[in-house]
Amino acid sequence: MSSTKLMSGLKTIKRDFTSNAVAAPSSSQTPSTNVNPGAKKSLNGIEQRLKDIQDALNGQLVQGERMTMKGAAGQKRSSPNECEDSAAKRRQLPSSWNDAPSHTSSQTRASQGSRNLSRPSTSVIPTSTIAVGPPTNPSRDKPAPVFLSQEQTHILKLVENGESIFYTGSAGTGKSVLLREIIKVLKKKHARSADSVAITASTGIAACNIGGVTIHSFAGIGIGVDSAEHLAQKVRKNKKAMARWLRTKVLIIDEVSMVDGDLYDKLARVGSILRKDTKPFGGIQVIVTGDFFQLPPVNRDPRAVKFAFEAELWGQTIKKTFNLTKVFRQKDPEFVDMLNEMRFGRLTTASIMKFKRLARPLQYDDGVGATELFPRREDVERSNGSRMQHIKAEEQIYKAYDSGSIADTEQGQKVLTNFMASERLILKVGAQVMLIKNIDEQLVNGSMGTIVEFTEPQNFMTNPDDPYTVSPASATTKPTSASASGSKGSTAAPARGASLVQKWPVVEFIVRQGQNTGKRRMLVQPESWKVELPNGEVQVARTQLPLILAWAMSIHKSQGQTLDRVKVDLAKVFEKGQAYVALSRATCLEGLQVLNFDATKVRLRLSIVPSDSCPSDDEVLIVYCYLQVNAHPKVVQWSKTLETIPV
Ligand SMILES: Nc1ncnc2c1ncn2[C@@H]1O[C@H](COP(=O)(O)OP(=O)(O)OP(=O)(O)O)[C@@H](O)[C@H]1O
Repeated sequence: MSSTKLMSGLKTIKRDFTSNAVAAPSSSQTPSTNVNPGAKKSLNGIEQRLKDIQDALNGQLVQGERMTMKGAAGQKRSSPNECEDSAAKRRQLPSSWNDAPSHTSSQTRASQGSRNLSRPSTSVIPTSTIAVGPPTNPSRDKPAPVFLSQEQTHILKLVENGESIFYTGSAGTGKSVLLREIIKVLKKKHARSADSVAITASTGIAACNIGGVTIHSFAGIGIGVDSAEHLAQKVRKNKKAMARWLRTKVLIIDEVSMVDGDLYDKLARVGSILRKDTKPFGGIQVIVTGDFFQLPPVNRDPRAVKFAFEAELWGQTIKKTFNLTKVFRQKDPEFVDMLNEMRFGRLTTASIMKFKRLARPLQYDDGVGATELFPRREDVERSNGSRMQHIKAEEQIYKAYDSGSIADTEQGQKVLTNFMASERLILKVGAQVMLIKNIDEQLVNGSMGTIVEFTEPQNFMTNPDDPYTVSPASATTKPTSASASGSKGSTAAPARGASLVQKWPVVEFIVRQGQNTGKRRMLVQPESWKVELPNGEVQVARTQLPLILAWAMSIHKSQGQTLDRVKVDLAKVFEKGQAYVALSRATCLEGLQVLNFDATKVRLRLSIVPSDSCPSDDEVLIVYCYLQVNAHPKVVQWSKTLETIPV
């Protein structure tokens, strides 16, 4: 079976787990890519969705009880204290984690709200500018259930059993998918004390992706330069941070490749001191994940870098380390091999030739082109901006609704820049967009499409020949709820007194239908993203349409994405790990265009690497990627010790 070839390529030590093997789902349980008429089967969901839209529309006029932070638009709307007070009552889990314990929905909040005095201009917003309302926690169709692989299931079971583990895997091996399941399972297991599970990551953007906070923020250690003893003293003075350390039973750390080894040791010691338990982290179960072949810890001298796996207390904390080997993102073994060679910094002449052949333009006839990945945000903005300028159509501007308990507005703004959803989203009919939330089996984070119209929900017509159109307005029942302002809402029109014409974009997405692709239309409405502390306090949240312009995207934001059509100009790629991250977003060679693949150039750039650490081989052209691509020799060496789970 070809799947056995789709491996990450790491040399591995095999262990026999048959004695305690977990009953993993058979391959036949793997989710089918066939069309599933998910939209048709949930009229109730559709009705609810329509009601949510109504609430969101009304919520723009009636949001007095919400706390807000200074938005990019520059309006400061409430005091920090107000923020903290209300935030504590607003525990909310990511809407995609539907199995999480129930919580106060923002929809309820909207209906409890009083008139928002802080946004008097709402009723005179031009028709082309729409301020997105507060979170509505829509009950859309559930995303497809994930059937974990045997490897993933095995790790999940160990986590459930309370083991401290580290797992890794090359790009596309399902680390993030597994982490989401781990979080879901742990939240269920510790449902009685929700703040027992601390979800953290080394960087803000990674923390946002999993709905957690940075490890620094969790630990309350500032930048963590002092000794562990001093840091522990500091934490003791911070009641909230102290409580977090004491209450946490499981600590999740994502993107650990960027956690410095010394910092890891300090965290482990701080935990021991505060919890009065000599075990690292004071005995907290630790779940660590990441890919050491991707971005390393920030260090002025890259040769002096100390990885987390080199930390003194790593071995004492992490009892089991695993390497996921089944690559899900790419199905083509040839492409998987090429990427692995790149990951290890050893490209064969054959692979170099193959990469060079990818310079040709991509062929497509559905109007959706490749997304070009750039290292710099300015390039992304320029590229998307010029494509937008060429479209002669009216602009629709959607302004995000931001909120959260964080008192430091500057810090809040910094966190908000890590969200995929932008503060101000400008769209036009004809714009190429990407969905940034999972909606159902077909419409997932990364789905590409084109805007075909802007319409009010009640005017969005389902194509009767297309049973898969996602249409909240196709429900025959009108919403029955009272609007938040007290007036009865019999249609999805704005509340009384509003002169708004609320239009949302209709996007024609390209979707997979078995081996083929098809099209599916969706009326896209606001969704929410948030960063929350283990006690459920939402530090920062944003409600916006789950769309971004997608002719171009930054490599930074593309991390974690799966894209069917990708264009990368390697002449513009200049930072560590970027080439591998960018190229490994593509699902197949047919959908990947690579310009300026010049191995010689890469080698020249690497001339600062000491010659004795550069391997050579007559048969193989070695492109040693110490600084510019990925593979640090220490990581290559260490990766050989990882365990795989026999499948
Ligand atoms: N068990 C699974 N069954 C089917 N598809 C899966 C499974 N696990 C992951 N995938 C799919 O594989 C793709 C890559 O998954 P994911 O993003 O979790 O990988 P990753 O290892 O985190 O990648 P990267 O390091 O590049 O961000 C996604 O499209 C995801 O839906």
